[in-house]
Amino acid sequence: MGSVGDAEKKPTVVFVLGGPGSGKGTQCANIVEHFGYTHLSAGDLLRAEIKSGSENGTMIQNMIKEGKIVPSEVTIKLLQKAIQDSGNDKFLIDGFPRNEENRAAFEAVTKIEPAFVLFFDCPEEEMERRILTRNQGREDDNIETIRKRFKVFLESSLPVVEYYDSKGKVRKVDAAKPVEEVFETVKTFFTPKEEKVKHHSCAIFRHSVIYGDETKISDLYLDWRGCRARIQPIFGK
Ligand SMILES: Nc1ncnc2c1ncn2[C@@H]1O[C@H](COP(=O)(O)OP(=O)(O)O)[C@@H](O)[C@H]1O
Ligand SMILES: Nc1ccn([C@@H]2O[C@H](COP(=O)(O)OP(=O)(O)O)[C@@H](O)[C@H]2O)c(=O)n1
Ligand SMILES: [Mg+2]
Repeated sequence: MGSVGDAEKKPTVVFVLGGPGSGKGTQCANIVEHFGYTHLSAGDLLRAEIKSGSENGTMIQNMIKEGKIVPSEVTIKLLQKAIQDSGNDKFLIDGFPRNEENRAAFEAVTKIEPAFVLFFDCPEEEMERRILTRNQGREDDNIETIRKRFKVFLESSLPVVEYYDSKGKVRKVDAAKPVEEVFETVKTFFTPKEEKVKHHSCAIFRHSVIYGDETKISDLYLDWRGCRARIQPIFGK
């Protein structure tokens, strides 16, 4: 199998960013269910790498405990492998790129540009509350590490969001709302635009033609894209 980046057709990638506890993992699960993406959490991949007993395990564990960002080389290799093993062609990459080094290295290695960046905007006090009640047994979900992670988010991760914003790629969501409300907004970014146009602009004309003692009725659909018409017979003979 060719490596990611030199494959004939590049996969669709959506970066999912936001502070720790903003709800990235929660919303990714909803997107997977409704839109058929594969969810790749950089944090989950790094935690699995620690568990696997890899030679990088201790280094990764120490960095996570300190809320620091693991060197891109390690994280990108894990992402590439997960992409290749998935059999899918569309991915939510959650919690990556977390700094400028992550972003530039991913672009250089894979040549993949994200379709867009989904950004969960949430106040720090709400994120803190959520992390402290998350109960996933994570070594970095303690107040001391949380403070460090917030600092890294502000100093290193937000500039990445700003970079993509300057390219018009950021889709920002108010993540402080309840899960279902956040997902209502998220959904709008994954619904193809053409579908939306069709729903709002289609005009239907019912049309009947009398041939002797027979009447044929058709529905004529007109949409904005050049007034192309589709005749759908609904009644014959
Ligand atoms: N919109 C929300 N409102 C309240 N709690 C939420 C919301 N979204 C997620 N949570 C909860 O907050 C915690 C952190 O969510 P998670 O998806 O793990 O965030 P992240 O991946 O951004 O760190 C989890 O316990 C989750 O159930
Ligand atoms: N691109 C990334 C993503 C996560 N990580 C590390 O993994 C930790 C947990 O990331 P995560 O995405 O699972 O955390 P949440 O934002 O979901 O709470 C981060 O604090 C970093 O130490 C990293 O080094 N590089
Ligand atoms: Mg997460």
